[in-house]
Amino acid sequence: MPEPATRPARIGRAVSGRVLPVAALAALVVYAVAVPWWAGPQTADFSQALRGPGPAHWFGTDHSGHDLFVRAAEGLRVSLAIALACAVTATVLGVAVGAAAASAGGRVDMLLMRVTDGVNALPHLLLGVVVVALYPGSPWAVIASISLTHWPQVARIVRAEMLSVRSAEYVEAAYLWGSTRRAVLLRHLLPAALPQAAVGLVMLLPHAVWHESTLSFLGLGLPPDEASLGTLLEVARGDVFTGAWWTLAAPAGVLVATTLATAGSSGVLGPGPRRARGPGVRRGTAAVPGTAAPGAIARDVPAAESPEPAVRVRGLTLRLPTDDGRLVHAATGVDLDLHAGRLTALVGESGCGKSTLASALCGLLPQGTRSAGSVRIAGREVPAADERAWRGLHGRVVGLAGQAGAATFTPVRRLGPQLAEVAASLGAPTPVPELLARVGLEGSAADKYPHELSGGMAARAVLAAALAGDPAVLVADEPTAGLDPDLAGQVLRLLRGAADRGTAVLVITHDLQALDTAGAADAVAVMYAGRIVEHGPAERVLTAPEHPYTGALLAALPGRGLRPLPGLPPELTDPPGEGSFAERWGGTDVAGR
Ligand SMILES: Nc1ncnc2c1ncn2[C@@H]1O[C@H](COP(=O)(O)OP(=O)(O)OP(=O)(O)O)[C@@H](O)[C@H]1O
Repeated sequence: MPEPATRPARIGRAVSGRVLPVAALAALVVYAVAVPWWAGPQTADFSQALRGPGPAHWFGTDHSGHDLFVRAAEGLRVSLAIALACAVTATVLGVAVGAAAASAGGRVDMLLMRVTDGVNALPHLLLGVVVVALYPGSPWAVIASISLTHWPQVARIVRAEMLSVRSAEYVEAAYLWGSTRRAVLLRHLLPAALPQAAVGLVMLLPHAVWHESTLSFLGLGLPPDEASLGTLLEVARGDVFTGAWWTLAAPAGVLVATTLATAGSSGVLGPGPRRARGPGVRRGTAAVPGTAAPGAIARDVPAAESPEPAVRVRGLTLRLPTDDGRLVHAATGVDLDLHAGRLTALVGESGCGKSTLASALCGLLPQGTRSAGSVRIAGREVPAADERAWRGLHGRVVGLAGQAGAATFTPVRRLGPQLAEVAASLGAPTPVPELLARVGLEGSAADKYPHELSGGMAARAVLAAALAGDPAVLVADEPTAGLDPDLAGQVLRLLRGAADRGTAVLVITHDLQALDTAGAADAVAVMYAGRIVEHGPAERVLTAPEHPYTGALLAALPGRGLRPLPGLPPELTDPPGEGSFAERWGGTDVAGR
């Protein structure tokens, strides 16, 4: 095993790897700015022409007797100024095109990316030569010729970063909790892409220095009186054959040193740690709709005793297409009612379709999902796969507390401001301390970053955000996942509290033990292979199950015999028919054994 590096060795590596390029770049900038200012205007002195490097002239002199230490500094100043202007212009253009493509998507994205590819495919130098030849000696033509051919790299970087962040949990959650597209763009997507764009800018700098130098070297760039490094190289190229190598070496050395220093510095200004990402709230590539004005559907959800439940699902059938052309039968003929003031638990083995059903109740089905049946929310039909129908409902009528925990929040900002934003997006007046208190969190939690939250705190923070808009319906997907029994019980009691305050709560879980212990549920629905096989009052379902599958689930609990379920859950691409659990357990009455 390699020996761990000693402290001085580590410091040495850090200095050479990080500090050195930045220090070298800073020294070059100081050289370019301070030396011409200190030396003042240069006058020709032919008695000093073509003197070699020495104590009087460190870099030697040129044909006119100018000191090359000063001339190279002047050239570097011009080259850096032009390169900076090019890099900034190209970066601004690239960010604009990349951000427009990523946020618009679809045809606009395709069109912008084809244009980007087209510009990228053009021979840059040739195009630069054409533009500069039209306006000889103009620094603006040099800047335009370089900027207009170098933005595609930045556009690609920005687009790729924004597309990847767009599917992060905290961005999904921002949409769910009421943020508009514009707010998501400004608060999440652009801040995530800008560090990458900054790296692109720094990487462009040496490239632009070389481009400008090449144009000037070809005699197409700046006039000799506005010497850039390229101009100096062009003037000096004949001197090599007369033995005056220093007229070429001075600007070439400065050019190479600048390139190395800027390229090294771009590594230091790298993108930094990537944002935490985990499994998505929403799978697939379905575009989450932006949200319309509050109140698109009135909050007149009937009370518990009302005949119209807060959510009424009838005959819901969901088929998810797979990459190999098959269909996953995630839900088949599902009937489910959620009433205000009641907590319903949806239980079943992993992969039986619980989360897909929850997605349907939140308008988050993956793109391409085929759906049939009816979903009524607050008395209004909301087609499960119709994005438009869901606008204005997210966070205000239906709140989702997903399974991602701390990853639901932007990792680089504290919890308090994020909760305040959620409340503001939803038009909710509740202050952050009250949102935290509702879920049993101290006010000090507002000052924590998401990674500083424990699992239990993160689960509560997600609930605080999901409840910020005071939704009529709350869907909590595996809210107790990864929590110890005490914490799981606390979270379930919080959900019970939300139901007691009038919310219709659906808890999706396979933690029957926690559900049983907490006694939080009013009703339990049991799902097997995409079908609800049993649904009834919690007390009855948990003590006297009617369906053998429910019995098998309960018999597998530690306090009820710890008997493993027979066989394996069925593949939903080839699901069994109704009541086919019998095939799996071989006809024995598991509930009674
Ligand atoms: N986007 C998708 N495209 C295709 N199939 C999917 C997609 N999402 C889920 N599935 C499949 O749908 C079925 C149901 O998955 P779902 O996540 O709803 O189950 P679950 O009961 O919630 O499981 P878990 O408890 O593990 O979350 C699984 O077979 C799964 O592989």
